[in-house]
Amino acid sequence: MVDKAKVEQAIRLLLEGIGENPDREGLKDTPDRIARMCTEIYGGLDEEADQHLLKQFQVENNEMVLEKDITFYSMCEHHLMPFYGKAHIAYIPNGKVTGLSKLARTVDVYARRPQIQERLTVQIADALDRVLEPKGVMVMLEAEHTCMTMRGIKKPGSKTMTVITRGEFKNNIELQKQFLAMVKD
Ligand SMILES: Nc1nc2c(ncn2[C@@H]2O[C@H](COP(=O)(O)OP(=O)(O)OP(=O)(O)O)[C@@H](O)[C@H]2O)c(=O)[nH]1
Ligand SMILES: [Zn+2]
Repeated sequence: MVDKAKVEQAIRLLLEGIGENPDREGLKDTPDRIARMCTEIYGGLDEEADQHLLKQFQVENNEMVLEKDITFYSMCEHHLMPFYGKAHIAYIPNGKVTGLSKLARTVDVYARRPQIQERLTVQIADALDRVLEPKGVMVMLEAEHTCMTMRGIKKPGSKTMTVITRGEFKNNIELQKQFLAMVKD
């Protein structure tokens, strides 16, 4: 649960710290705005994806399901700057599938936390594995980290790719190729 009073206090101090006047017209509501924003962008801290993924349907056809180009925004935990991009999620069902929107909800739950991209990728794969008990899972994230593009090393256009494979995807190169071909199309 975000402690709004604490966040407001912190932002006031931050503004003072950078030599600004937190009481000037343009900044006087900023601590409140940021506190409200924090409940949105860090709202995933109070949630797990399980509740969403439990919306399930029985199936007889256990062919791969792929949801691609799921846009996400997260905050890098080292600099508290945004990283954002696309998530691609595939799984091979084992008698049950979840609602399609629930895959995107899963991404949001774990993206709306202070994160590193590697952990975000693992948490998405873990949630699918845990709740759907599928035959296999593959998750790929591609993102731009603003801590690498607008500050520091400043490499605009650079992208970070992370991949996790579980179950049948783990050692099956053909399945992995199929995933990559479908993501590329
Ligand atoms: N592995 C990983 N590293 C990340 C992620 N987001 C940011 N980083 C890196 O975290 C590192 C933090 O490095 P530090 O040396 O502690 O911080 P810094 O002095 O601000 O480093 P620079 O970014 O190189 O200026 C940097 O190399 C970032 O690029 C992420 O999602 N995964
Ligand atoms: Zn960063």
